[in-house]
Amino acid sequence: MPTLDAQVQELLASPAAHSQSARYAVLTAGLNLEVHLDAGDGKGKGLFATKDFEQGEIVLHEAPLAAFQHTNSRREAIVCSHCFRFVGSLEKQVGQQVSEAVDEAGRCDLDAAAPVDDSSASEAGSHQEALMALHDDALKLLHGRLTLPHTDAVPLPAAVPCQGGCSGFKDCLGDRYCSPSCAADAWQQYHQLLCMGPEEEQPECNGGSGSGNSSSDSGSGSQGKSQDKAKAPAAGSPPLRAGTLAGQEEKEEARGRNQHQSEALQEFFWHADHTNDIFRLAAIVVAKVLLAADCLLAQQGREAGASSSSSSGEPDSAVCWQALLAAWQPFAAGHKGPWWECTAAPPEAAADMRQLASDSLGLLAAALPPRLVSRFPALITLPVWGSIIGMFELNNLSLFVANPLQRWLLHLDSLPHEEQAAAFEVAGPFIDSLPEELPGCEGSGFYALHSCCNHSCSPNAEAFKRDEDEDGSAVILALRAIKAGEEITLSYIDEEAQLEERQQQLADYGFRCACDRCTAEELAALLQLH
Ligand SMILES: C[S@@+](CC[C@H](N)C(=O)[O-])C[C@H]1O[C@@H](n2cnc3c(N)ncnc32)[C@H](O)[C@@H]1O
Repeated sequence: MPTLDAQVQELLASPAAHSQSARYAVLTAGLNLEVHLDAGDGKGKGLFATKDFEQGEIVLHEAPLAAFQHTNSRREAIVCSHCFRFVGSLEKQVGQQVSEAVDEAGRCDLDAAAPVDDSSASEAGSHQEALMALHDDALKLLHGRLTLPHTDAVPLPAAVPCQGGCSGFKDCLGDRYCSPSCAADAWQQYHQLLCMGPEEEQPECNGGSGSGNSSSDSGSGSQGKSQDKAKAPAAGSPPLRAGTLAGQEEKEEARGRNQHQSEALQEFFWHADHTNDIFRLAAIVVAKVLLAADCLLAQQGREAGASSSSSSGEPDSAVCWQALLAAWQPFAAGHKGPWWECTAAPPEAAADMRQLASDSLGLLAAALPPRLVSRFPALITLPVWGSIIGMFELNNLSLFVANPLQRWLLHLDSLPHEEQAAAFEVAGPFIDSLPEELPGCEGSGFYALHSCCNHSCSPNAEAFKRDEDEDGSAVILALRAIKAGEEITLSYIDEEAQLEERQQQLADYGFRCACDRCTAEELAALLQLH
């Protein structure tokens, strides 16, 4: 049985070539793609076409291994917390947008100390008044007591509540789903360890107020980067009310948690939302691996009777370790180094990042069931936690799902004049108060095959969402004809940028690009010098 250190080293080691090949063969089966473990030029592995693709053809359509919606986006886009499809009704989505705008107008009202000229002051004042007048109707929309015309043109699945009850937590900050199967999958795979439960059971907390940053990925629709690499830990911690509400302990116990763990979970989320919400995604990975390992143990226990258990009835630690190794496999090939080492961060920032990660892990560890922590201790260590976050830094894709209100507005525009006028009579004030750019669901995800795509400054493919792509899956389209045997490449950065700027941006991914375009431009620059 390896020591804890040896276990950590094994989790962080690159999986053996034969096991990687076997795993990628399963993942690419039937896809006209294959993963080469050595794509050449020191790039590591890469994704290759096994058939000719035409320009505009879909090369890959892939669901995430782990993904999340940024905290700020949760206030603006009500989506399934598992597959990120918009849920509820268009009325709910409008109600959410309008009530956010009303809240914002209220905040501006309070802040209105800055002197402004008379005309802009009165214009802003009348806009605010118009918004305030919609306050009650926005609530009616949110609670299904008011309908809008032609919303049946864009039907949305009804929201299925979280079985742990967190759908009622801080309004839009709890989780809800588009179907019973998404709700059940999320619960079984990770959410049972991360569920906050109903709001009324929670100790009071100023966390989750939405004021936290979202470490959004690059909006390029390609490789994403956490923007908040090393924000200082937020001053103080969330104020917690010590009081225990009637029946709370029993309910927490049903979720396998005590009051202390519940508070720790709350603090973990608060810390993530005020520093770098990518920690939320890392927690999903940890929860997934813990639950998968535990499930394997249970299965083995059933098959082997009690023979692999110690006298306490606990499974043998060697058996637990093997289960952890197996459960870690989906993520084993994705990570390349700890977060604070795998980017081009200067040493002081790297030290801050390490401390931030350590604080975050401490809070998460206190929130997890001790039974799981003691069965699988190697997973709950700083090197592994740092590697999971580093994996996102280098591999993640920005997750985006367009707001369905856009389709409703297009539908209204397409109506015959009289019908349109009648619709605007009712819906006009709401439509006028919608933001010019309707916010989609924004998040970040780790995708097993997409994360094998290497960068090129003149890529042959791009991550792109079509109108019909209504969930958080990654979609990769051919930018030009791609021949069988060619590597699928994406641009991780703005490829319009000049050579030096491109290279600077790519330094964050830990490499200097030597694609044909960079090589040609470097040569041209050299020739100009001489
Ligand atoms: C999303 S991963 C791509 C898959 C990666 N090759 C692997 O083995 O997992 C991004 C990493 O691949 C490597 N990479 C991607 N494009 C590259 C390029 N054009 N030149 C050198 N290395 C590259 C870098 O190490 C980068 O951090």
